[in-house]
Order: sequence, then C-alpha cells, then structure tokens
Amino acid sequence: MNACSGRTRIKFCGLTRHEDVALAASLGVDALGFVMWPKSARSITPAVLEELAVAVPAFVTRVGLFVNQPAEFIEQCLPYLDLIQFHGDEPASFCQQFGRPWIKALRMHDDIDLHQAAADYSLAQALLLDAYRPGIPGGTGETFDWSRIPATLEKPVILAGGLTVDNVASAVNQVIPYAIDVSGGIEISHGIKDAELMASFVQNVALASAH
Ligand SMILES: O=C(O)c1ccccc1N[C@@H]1O[C@H](COP(=O)(O)O)[C@@H](O)[C@H]1O
Repeated sequence: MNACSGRTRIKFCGLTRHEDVALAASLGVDALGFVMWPKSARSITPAVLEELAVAVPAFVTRVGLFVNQPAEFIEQCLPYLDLIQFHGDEPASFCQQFGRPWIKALRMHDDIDLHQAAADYSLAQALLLDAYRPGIPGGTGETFDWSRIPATLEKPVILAGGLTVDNVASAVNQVIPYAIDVSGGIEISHGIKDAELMASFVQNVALASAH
C-alpha cells in the first residue's frame, strides 16, 4: 500500500514564517508542518501556530508535530490543526484519543519491523519513515537506506529524512511513496525556508512522480 497511484503528495515541515507558509501554499504543497515540540530549533508556540494556521488556505492540511508531549498541550493546539504527527514513542492508544486524523513517525533503527508497526498503528492515516539517530527524535537532515522499505506495506508511506532537491527524484522513483516530507532540505537555517529550494523541490517531485 505504500505505492501511490497518483502524484506524490508533499509536506513541508518546520514552518515558522508567514511568507514561507504563503509560498508553500502557492506552490501547491499539500501539507504544512508546524513543530510544537519546544526542544526543536524549529518550534513555534501555540500563539504563533494560531497566527500561521489561520493564514493557510482551505484544502491545505495543517499538521502539528509533537514528541511525547502531554495530551493537554496537544488539545490546546487542536483548533488550528487538521492532522497530528506523532514523532515520539507514543502508543496507538494515545494517538487515537484526540478524534483527529494522525500519522505516526517511525525512526528506522536497525531492528525495526515495519509490518509489525503497520499493525500496531493500523488506525494511523500513514506511517512517516525517518532516519534514526540515537537521542534525536527527528529533523536530523540524514537519509536512511530506502531499500529497507518493503515494496508492499499495509499503510501508506510518507518518506522523510534528509531529502533535498538533489535526491528527492531518486527517492520518489525508488520508494514510490504516498508522500514526501522535507524540512532541512529546503532551509537557509532552522525554521527559515529558502524560496528557490522550495520551488525546485516541488518541481523535482512533480517531474519524478509524472514518470
Ligand atoms: O524538525 C524538527 O526539528 C523535528 C524535531 C523533532 C522531531 C521531528 C522533527 N522534524 C521532522 O523530521 C523529519 C525529517 O526532517 P529533515 O528533512 O531530515 O530535516 C521530518 O518529518 C520533519 O518533519
């Protein structure tokens, strides 16, 4: 199920500025990610989330990224979110309690069993696969060996981890994911996106998924 019959969807993550939100939406990016984990250099407060989220056009998905955070904090952010990205060790029962569509990020450590994870997180909308670096939950800018992703998985795959304008076409061709997620690969510095990289990234995904 990881293969997508239509175009490859795109999520830009770690947005912190109005101008980046506006450009991403105008480029046709499907989902915009807001890092609500305060230890990230890309994190924003709930107040900034509110400001940015109300400027997101209809039919563009607003995604809140959380890492092992209290349910009360997630609830506080929910009015401004369409979908929740759980990027920590949250069990499915925790993810399911908010009555909101959610995706589960999995870090590709050596002994991960993706079929088991798909069963464990069967109620997730998709599984987001990210590189594993001990002690860092995500946003490392590192890739992993994409051949480790089974050709058929029981949930749609969102491919993340170290994607850039230079490698994203290969990633799309090799993995044929449902969607691509990028943060560092389109940045000038943490949370500050680069307009040219954003545009090139979208173009390269579109070209690759047309083939
Ligand atoms: O971006 C962060 O700071 C972050 C912090 C904690 C967990 C996840 C985080 N980002 C997510 O990591 C992946 C890969 O990012 P990158 O493209 O390698 O920079 C992506 O899903 C981000 O949303």
